[in-house]
Amino acid sequence: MSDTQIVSIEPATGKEFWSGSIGNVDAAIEQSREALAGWARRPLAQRIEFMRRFANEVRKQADPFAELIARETGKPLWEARTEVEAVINKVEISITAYAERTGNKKLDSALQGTAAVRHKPHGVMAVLGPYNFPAHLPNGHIVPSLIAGNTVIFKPSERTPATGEFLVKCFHAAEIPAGVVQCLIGGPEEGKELVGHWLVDGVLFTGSARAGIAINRKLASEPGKIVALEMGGNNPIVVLDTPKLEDAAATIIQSAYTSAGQRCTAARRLIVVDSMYDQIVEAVKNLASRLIVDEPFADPQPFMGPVIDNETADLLCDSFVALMNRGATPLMHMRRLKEGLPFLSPAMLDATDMNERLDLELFGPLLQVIRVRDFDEAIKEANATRYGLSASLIGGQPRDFETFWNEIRAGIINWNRPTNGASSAAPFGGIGLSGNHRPAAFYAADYCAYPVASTEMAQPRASIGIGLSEG
Ligand SMILES: NC(=O)c1ccc[n+]([C@@H]2O[C@H](COP(=O)([O-])OP(=O)(O)OC[C@H]3O[C@@H](n4cnc5c(N)ncnc54)[C@H](O)[C@@H]3O)[C@@H](O)[C@H]2O)c1
Ligand SMILES: O=CCC[C@H](NC(=O)CCC(=O)O)C(=O)O
Repeated sequence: MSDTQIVSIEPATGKEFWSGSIGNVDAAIEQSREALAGWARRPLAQRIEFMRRFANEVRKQADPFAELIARETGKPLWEARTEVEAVINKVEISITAYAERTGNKKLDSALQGTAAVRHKPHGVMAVLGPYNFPAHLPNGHIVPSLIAGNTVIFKPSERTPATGEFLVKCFHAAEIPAGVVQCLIGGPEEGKELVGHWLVDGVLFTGSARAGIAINRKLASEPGKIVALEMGGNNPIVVLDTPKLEDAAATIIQSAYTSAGQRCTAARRLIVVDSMYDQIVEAVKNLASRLIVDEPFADPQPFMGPVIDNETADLLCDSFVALMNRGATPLMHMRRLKEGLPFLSPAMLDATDMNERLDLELFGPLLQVIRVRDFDEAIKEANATRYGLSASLIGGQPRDFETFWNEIRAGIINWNRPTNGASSAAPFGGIGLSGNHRPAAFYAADYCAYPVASTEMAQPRASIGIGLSEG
């Protein structure tokens, strides 16, 4: 990345494969504002029709789109295909969500006229995207914003600009006017400029807690700007008694290592009751040793690819050593698998005896195991985080899950299912450092429009019944 250019590097090869000029924030905002009135005034049915055309464009381009995502992020092609599928599915889900959560309502009341609730768009929305789901997650803000009548400036992650550009081209191929949705190439500086610009009405952010907090701080004196923060997690997966060891291990592996652990919902902490500890750790190790880590287009397809870049791989390896230095015991070492490239082996250490466990999101294939005496201690341990995105319970009885659900502080609480792989048809967000109570997915409709209450009569009809002198 230079002052004027952004370069995208393929994680699996280290080769530069895309470069583009950093966009002009003021010009993008001007274009977005110009397009706003025309877009917002279109009938909802027309905006919906445009979204369906967009879904069709993505469907037509599904193969090259998935290949691009796989190349730019390093995720396996099979997984990139599921991301493209999620982009397409987002359209119908968002149409339903808009009707259900932000639709218009008329409340009849004869004497007072008609009471109505309707929704309006906020205006110009800045969407700031992460690198791990460079199409699906920003799209989860863009589609509901456009349905509601907002215009959008999407700034993809500086590490996945090509995917961002491709996504926006699909909107334009659907004949959505250029000013209605734009791709602004840039890094954190352009992100900051967008956030602070007085002509931006909303900031829809998906990324790290560090950047989310900076955005929140910057907007402290602008209460009128809508801000949705979808941030990271330090997610627990708790294991109680279960006879299904292999299934439990597979669920743990999926939770911790899918996308090379680069999911906000990835399990970071495996909390196991004493009676299950040896069997579970052994089963996870056995299965993990068979996971294929390879480049996205390899045959057979890998379970996971590299992490996003060498800097991230170095940071994760250093974190592994730092945890050992603070008292953690390695159970599976984190290894660099290919010289000079960010391929990492799935890693696991036992953090039970650490003096102080660090409440950080380590965004990669690194799982920390904590041995506990019983369920009470497991719940206490699971809640020992400032984050609160997702949590899973493996094993136990229905009453255990009821207790887990009641006690755990998180936005997603699962039973015998992975911590990740959340549904777009449900709300998706967390508490604490994971979010600001504006969940995305089905509930994205809520932050894309604001409600307006009206009481209405065709003619004025009023009388002052009290406090008038004779006249
Ligand atoms: N909760 C969710 O829905 C969700 C989903 C995916 C990823 N994530 C989180 O995202 C992180 C990984 O993504 P990342 O490394 O790309 O995140 P990041 O925070 O580094 O960057 C996200 C976006 O914000 C921009 N940005 C960075 N600093 C900014 C600032 N101060 N002001 C304005 N914009 C700024 C970046 O350029 C990028 O476009 C992980 O923490 C992960 O948990 C959360
Ligand atoms: O990396 C973070 C989220 C990954 C993913 N979540 C979703 O896809 C949410 C659904 C949506 O926003 O439509 C997961 O949980 O694995």
